[in-house]
Amino acid sequence: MDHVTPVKDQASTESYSNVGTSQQRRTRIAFAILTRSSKTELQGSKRFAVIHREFKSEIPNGPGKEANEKGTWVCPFEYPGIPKNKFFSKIEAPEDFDWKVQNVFKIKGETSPATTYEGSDVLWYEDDDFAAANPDAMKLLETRHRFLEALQKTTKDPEVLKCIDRDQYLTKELFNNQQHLYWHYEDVSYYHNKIHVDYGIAGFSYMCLREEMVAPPNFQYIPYHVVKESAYKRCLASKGSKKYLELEAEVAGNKSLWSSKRTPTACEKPEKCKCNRIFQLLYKDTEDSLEDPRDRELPRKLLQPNKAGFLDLEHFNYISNQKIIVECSNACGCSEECPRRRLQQGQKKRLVVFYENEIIGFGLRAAEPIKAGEYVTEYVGTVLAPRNNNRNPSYDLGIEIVVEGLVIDSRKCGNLARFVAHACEPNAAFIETHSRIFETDPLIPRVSLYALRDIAIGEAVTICYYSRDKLSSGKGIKCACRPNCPNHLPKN
Ligand SMILES: C[S@@+](CC[C@H](N)C(=O)[O-])C[C@H]1O[C@@H](n2cnc3c(N)ncnc32)[C@H](O)[C@@H]1O
Repeated sequence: MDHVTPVKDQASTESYSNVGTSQQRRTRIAFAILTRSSKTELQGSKRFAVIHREFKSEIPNGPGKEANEKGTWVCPFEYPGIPKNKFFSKIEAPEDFDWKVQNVFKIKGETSPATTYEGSDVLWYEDDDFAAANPDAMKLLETRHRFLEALQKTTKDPEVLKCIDRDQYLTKELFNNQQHLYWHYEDVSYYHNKIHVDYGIAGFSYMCLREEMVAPPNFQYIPYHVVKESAYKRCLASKGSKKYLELEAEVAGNKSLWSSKRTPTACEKPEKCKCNRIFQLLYKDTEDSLEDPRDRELPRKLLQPNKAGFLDLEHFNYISNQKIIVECSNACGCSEECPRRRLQQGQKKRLVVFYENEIIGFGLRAAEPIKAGEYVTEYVGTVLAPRNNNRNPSYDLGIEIVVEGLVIDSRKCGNLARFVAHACEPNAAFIETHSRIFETDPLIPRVSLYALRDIAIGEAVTICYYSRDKLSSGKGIKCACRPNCPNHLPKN
């Protein structure tokens, strides 16, 4: 690293707590449709994009993109959406370069931090004024340190304990070795986090506390679903995509039925809220559906948040998938801050994609305390209608209620929820969510991750992948959720 102190413009970094405004939520892309045809009739809109043939991560506009085009320092790693080139030292960067803080580090024995800047290979020692001028960057640094301190108190793994120090204080070894995987983690963390920040949701980073670091995961990061055209057509044709009044007229055939049967709701406008009725019209079991030969264990259940947007999940049965959340749309007349729109509001707690061990690989951990019943994040990927069963389902999440038979696949494109590890006694669960901001949007299946109990800083967020009988069959990968776990994850 080149140690210089350049004159720079006011450095800036986005705050992890700077989650989107309601205006941002209304205008951001809700999903993208992937079409194979170049002569498609599909037209993009303000609410969704149309992608031809293949989704490709792009380097976000900004100094990193500029550096990728003009810089001569070549990174030893190549990942989608991450600049391959940087500006080599201050000298190479253009005079009007837009210096943006990438990350901040503590240095042993120093009171002021050191920083890296987007699009540049330079590491700067900062002066005492930096902290006051960059409160968001300092907040992020403190969050990382709180996470590492929590790990220090809870982990028994001697190697992790040894490496915590490396992540708390920048060492000379790292300082002088630009080829170290540590800097690759920094880049992948920064650019993936930036996607969250630009989308108006809380951020995250990747961390590997191993002496011999493994490469960070290589996949295309997306903050919203990419829906294959065939799946999109199924969504469009589904009853769920109808506007509320059409649905009421078609399914119930009698609009007045509902007025006498309202149940309490935490919606800001309970007298207008349509969510419980939508559940009745679309998803509630009827006697017919329970006699259906599909081997459903329990009747479907509607999960409703309280006024703070929390679900009561104390007695949650995480074995059965037959639960659904129905979120408000413009049909309910509430604002975007309504507690029944928790998924729409997006991730608010910072998370860490953490390398657990060579069996589990990467998992997800809390960087801030999460409360029981609290929304954590969304499972995002490619929404598809599988044609056969010859799929490797490791990153598949099957949709059973909203548009039955669709799958969300996060293998090639996905978000941080693809890393949630399995635990036989999990502390979180995926829940299908009927959610769209506007009734004019087609209804695309979405899946929320909620905490089943309080999750402390540093703790792994886990879900149960399979039913008890499958886990105890004795076949498949040995489960590593805890020492001596007797269960196995069925082999795909
Ligand atoms: C959806 S992926 C999770 C992300 C994955 N760990 C990674 O690094 O990309 C599911 C895979 O994670 C691993 N895994 C997750 N939880 C596990 C557990 N409790 N025991 C063993 N392997 C686990 C298994 O290889 C499983 O097929």
